[in-house]
Amino acid sequence: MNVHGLIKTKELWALRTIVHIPRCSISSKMVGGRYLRAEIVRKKGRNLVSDPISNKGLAFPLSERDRLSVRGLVPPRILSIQEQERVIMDEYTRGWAARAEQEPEDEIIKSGVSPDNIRKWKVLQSVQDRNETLFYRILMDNFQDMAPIIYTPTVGWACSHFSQLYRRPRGMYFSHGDRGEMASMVYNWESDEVDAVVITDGSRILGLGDLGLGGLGISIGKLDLYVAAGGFHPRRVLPVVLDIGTNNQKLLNDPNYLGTALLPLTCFRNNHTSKMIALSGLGLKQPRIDGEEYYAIMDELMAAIKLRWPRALIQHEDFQSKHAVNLLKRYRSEYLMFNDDIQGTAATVLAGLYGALKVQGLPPDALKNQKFVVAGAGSAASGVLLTIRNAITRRYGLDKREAGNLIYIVDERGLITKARDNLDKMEELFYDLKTFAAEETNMEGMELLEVVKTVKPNILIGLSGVGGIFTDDVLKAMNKSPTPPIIFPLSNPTSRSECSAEAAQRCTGGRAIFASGSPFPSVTIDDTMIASSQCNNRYIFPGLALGAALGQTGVVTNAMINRSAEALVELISEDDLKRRATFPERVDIRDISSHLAVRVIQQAIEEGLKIGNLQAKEALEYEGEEGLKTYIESKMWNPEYRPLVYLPPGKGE
Ligand SMILES: NC(=O)C1=CN([C@@H]2O[C@H](COP(=O)(O)OP(=O)(O)OC[C@H]3O[C@@H](n4cnc5c(N)ncnc54)[C@H](O)[C@@H]3O)[C@@H](O)[C@H]2O)C=CC1
Ligand SMILES: CC(=O)C(=O)O
Ligand SMILES: [Mg+2]
Repeated sequence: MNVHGLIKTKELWALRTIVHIPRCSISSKMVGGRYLRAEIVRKKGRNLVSDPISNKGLAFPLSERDRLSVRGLVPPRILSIQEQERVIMDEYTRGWAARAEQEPEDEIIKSGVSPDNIRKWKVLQSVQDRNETLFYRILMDNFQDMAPIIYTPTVGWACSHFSQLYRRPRGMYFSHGDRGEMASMVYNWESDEVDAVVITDGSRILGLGDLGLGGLGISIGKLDLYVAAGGFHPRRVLPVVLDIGTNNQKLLNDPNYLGTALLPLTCFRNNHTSKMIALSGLGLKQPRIDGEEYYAIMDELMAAIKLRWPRALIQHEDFQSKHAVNLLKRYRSEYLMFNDDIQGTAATVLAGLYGALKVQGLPPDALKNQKFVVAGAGSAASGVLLTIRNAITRRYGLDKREAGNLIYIVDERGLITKARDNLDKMEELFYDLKTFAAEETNMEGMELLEVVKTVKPNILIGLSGVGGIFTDDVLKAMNKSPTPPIIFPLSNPTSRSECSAEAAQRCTGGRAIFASGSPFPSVTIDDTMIASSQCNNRYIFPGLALGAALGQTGVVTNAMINRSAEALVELISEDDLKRRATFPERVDIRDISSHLAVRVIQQAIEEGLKIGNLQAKEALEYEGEEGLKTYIESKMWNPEYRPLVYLPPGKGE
């Protein structure tokens, strides 16, 4: 050692001799005034982060994240070991993570997620981390019981507490600081075959708003259903979050929040090498990136995914409306993609409405005789209302204006009429809103209760993200409908539901045909049990995605989405109708998906789309619907243990 405590070159050579380290692998790093000898690792990527001896968690510097193929596999924030120690000691001494998960308990209960749900979520999470086959076996065998745990409402809680709950890597993280690197980062994901990717930017998670990086939880939850219900292989699905900052002040203030968008490269572009230095240590919690820069980042991410996995279907999930609508327009004709909140929800609601008509013994064309009041004018409502209007105009003979006149939309400023002052601006989020705006300009801004009293709708739909706005008074006003009132509070999670099933039935004397976004128990009135259906896009996206991905339909068209809605209605049984269920509740989730997938592929062929999977096309051509269904089912992954055989790398691949 010299006077500064540095190892001299001669001593390095001596060290190398003693431990027989190959010459090329020696490197050193100065820490606290001395050099550390590098440790040789023979693992990269996921294998490395899963190895407790070599794993550094969030402390991998950017240079190592790149060198060792870890970039994107862990949250982009970079912590020093001192910071990691602080987080753990904080938890050790004061239990911040446990506290944040449990407190305030009344908040948790209010959110519709009980402490017991949280306990169950943790049990399932730990099984999923250890053994995915077992996890999916259990999930499929207990789907009705466990869907509310791995999906809404509990998944909303998991997203809100993502940073506290984070233990092991799952999925991929892309951030602003990754610009220019995404096409290489995707290779850090070990699977060469990916069939489905769910991407969110965390900006509108369920009705909980901006949860930043925690949004990854919703991509994971949706893909759990891709596997359990859609039969996708768990190794061939990829959950993704795009972390480009957050506008959620609580997260920005939280020292333990894992999200970060690394500093913009442009700050460091003064020379080539400074880029790496700057990025390796500087995490920055910052507001969301917006405007053209945002779209450039999304373009890069979408292209990177397609370049590595050209056959993958991409689902956009929980993007705030101002981007959701634009992104769908931007990519829908170039990518095999759809937006679940706009298109998946629209198909689900249309199916639920047909189901509700069926419960009353009415045919589908009775849709044109209904009057609708809808609370919410965001991306979900826009998809739903455009789809309903299309169905009425294209199939049941009304023109656009007549169909539009059946629909009344209320937002936080009240009824939207043609006198609304910012309709142009609102159309950025809600395509063609002007034509939906009510012609009764004297009713502009009228509050929901008055609208229901005045319009006397038979159908009330909530897509507002605001819990409880279908008050008892609103529900009682709905009961004036001569036909059983159709009440669909669709916002998620439970805390954001516009009303509960119990309130809907209590206020309507048990007449309501009810379906909600998050699950509610059935309600018994006068000894009759009335179903509380769940109208959630979970009924559509696994089957729609299965049909599009397996058929390799190139794009996902509106007609394919509408066809999947009709396919869902075909499965409603007499037994469902007797209980006033608007969805096929007793059909196995896999059967729903394979049935929808058949119809989606059929539709794609009828539309003349180029079908990439000729086997699927031939199955339909030569063996009909049943043949296609058998083919689809033969391609679905089943959670069962198979004999495992070891082959060394390079052999038999
Ligand atoms: N059941 C399902 O399958 C689905 C449910 N959703 C739920 O729909 C809700 C909305 O989603 P997005 O449209 O994407 O969100 P968004 O934020 O774009 O839309 C919310 C809309 O509600 C309006 N609003 C706010 N306060 C209101 C009030 N007091 N009364 C009436 N309207 C009010 C807003 O102006 C906005 O137009 C979320 O809670 C989400 O979980 C979304 C997709 C699928
Ligand atoms: C269900 C769903 O996708 C949502 O609430 O956003
Ligand atoms: Mg969603």
